[in-house]
This record gives sequence, C-alpha cells and structure tokens, in this order.
Amino acid sequence: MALDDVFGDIYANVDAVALFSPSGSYYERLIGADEEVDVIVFATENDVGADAFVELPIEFDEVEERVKFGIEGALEQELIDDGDVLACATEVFDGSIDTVSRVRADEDDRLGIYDLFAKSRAEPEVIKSVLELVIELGKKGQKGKPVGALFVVGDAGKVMNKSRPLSYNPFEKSHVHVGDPIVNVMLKEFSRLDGAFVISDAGKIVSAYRYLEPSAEGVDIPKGLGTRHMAGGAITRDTNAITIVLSESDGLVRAFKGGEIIMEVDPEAY
Ligand SMILES: Nc1ncnc2c1ncn2[C@@H]1O[C@H](COP(=O)(O)OP(=O)(O)OP(=O)(O)O)[C@@H](O)[C@H]1O
Ligand SMILES: [Mn+2]
Repeated sequence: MALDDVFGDIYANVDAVALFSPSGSYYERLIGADEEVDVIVFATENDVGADAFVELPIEFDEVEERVKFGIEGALEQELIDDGDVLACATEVFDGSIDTVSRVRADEDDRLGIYDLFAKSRAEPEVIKSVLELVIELGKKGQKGKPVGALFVVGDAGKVMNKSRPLSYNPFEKSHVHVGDPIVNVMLKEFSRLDGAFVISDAGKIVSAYRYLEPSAEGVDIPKGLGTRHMAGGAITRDTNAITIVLSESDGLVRAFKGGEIIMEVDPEAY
C-alpha cells in the first residue's frame, strides 16, 4: 500500500510498541500480527493481562504527558533502555486508539514525575492538582511578581506534629479540597504569605501558614536556594509526605521525596 511508504516510517524498526489503554481485542490483534515485536501496555489497570505493563496512576488528558509519563515508568521498570525508539499508540479523539507517535526514550528527559505519582502516599489526583496549581502559580506569579510557595502533600498528621503555626489557619474549620476551582483562587491569595500548606493524602487542605521544623538535617539542595527548600526537603525525610516547592528566586518547581529532589521543572515549559 502506497501510504505505508510514507507513514510506515513512523513505526519502522521500533524497539517496542507502547499501547496506551488498549481494549483486549486490540491487544490480541497486535500480538498476533507480529510475534517478534515487544509490546508494552500502559493503562490504569492491566485488564488485558499484558506481561509488560506500566501502571498509569491517572488518565492524563494530554497525550504528550501520557506518553512522557509512560516512558519514565517503562525506563524505571527497565522494560526499555535509554535510546530505545517506541511506536506509541494512543487515543487522542474518542473511544479507541487512533494515533501513533514515534518517540525516542531519553534518560535525560526524565522529569521524575513517575516517582512522584506512582510511589507516593497521597492520591495521584491530589498530587496532580497541587502540581498543576504550583505550575500555574509559577507561570503567573502574584500580580506579575514572582512568588515562592511550599506545599506538603500527604502524611498530614505527622507533618502537623513537626511544624507550628505562623498565623491563624484559614482552613481550620473548613472541609475544602485541592482541585476545587474556588480553592485555587484562595490558595494563590494565601501563598503570598509565609510558611507551608499542609495537604492530606485525600486532598483536604489541613492548614496554611505552617512553619516546618523537621528534625532531619543536611539534605542536599541546589546552590542559591535557602531555608524554604531546606525545610521542604528535610520534612520528606522525616515523614512520608512529598513536597512541591516553587522557588521565588529561580522560578523552578521542584518536588522532594525521602529528602531528595525527584523532580525539577520550569513552569514556563507547560
Ligand atoms: N521552615 C520553614 N517552613 C515553612 N516555610 C519556610 C521555612 N523556612 C523558610 N520558609 C519560607 O521560605 C521563604 C523564603 O526563604 P528563603 O529565601 O530562605 O528560601 P529559598 O529556599 O531560598 O526559597 P526561594 O528560592 O523562594 O527564595 C521564607 O520567607 C518563608 O516564607
Ligand atoms: Mn531565597
């Protein structure tokens, strides 16, 4: 077929096929079509019973995010190697797989997002909401000026025990959750002020204005960054929380877990 001469380049000589949320019959058809090719399934659940499977914690709306996340997971699980070329088959419009993209897996492109979502205590949707909020805050700043912010997500009881209030807690008697549109407006308003936000595993905003007093010391943070990042890193060594930190000074968003930076992104790139 003449079209194969043109579009065939997209899937020619790939190291593996990455199938995103396939139906059982689609998966069977592909396996049957070419027994030589490695097939890796990416989905929220392994309904098709694939041997090579990467769990997606959420259905990413953006295909690019979905694919990037999947590739990080596949690298992490050593299902693919650095430099492997994948034919990524995904659904972009509605219902079924309709798009194939040719993507090279590059270790250097890893953002750490897989670790952040897949192996954290808080619910993935909660982490996603906080990450989106912080990225938006980083993009827009507060009335055009750069702002810093510190969000501690998960293991909230322990985090509260290792911190103290800097001011009254506007969330004291409320039952608001991250992701509510109104909350995003409120959080942005409060983030102008000092201290950290504490969020529960399920996304409840437990407190604003917390001054973290972790007992862990000596976490490695990039030069030029100070106490916000030091405290944000150290609290994740002391507890099972993760932190998402926006730097006022360099504008980057970083995530910490187990006392280490596991993700660093420039909000302007989103
Ligand atoms: N232990 C802490 N808990 C919560 N917030 C803190 C803590 N220490 C510092 N902060 C907040 O971080 C702000 C900035 O402090 P600092 O400049 O030392 O941090 P930084 O890591 O350099 O971050 P940035 O890049 O945003 O400047 C402080 O004004 C304060 O609001
Ligand atoms: Mn600083």
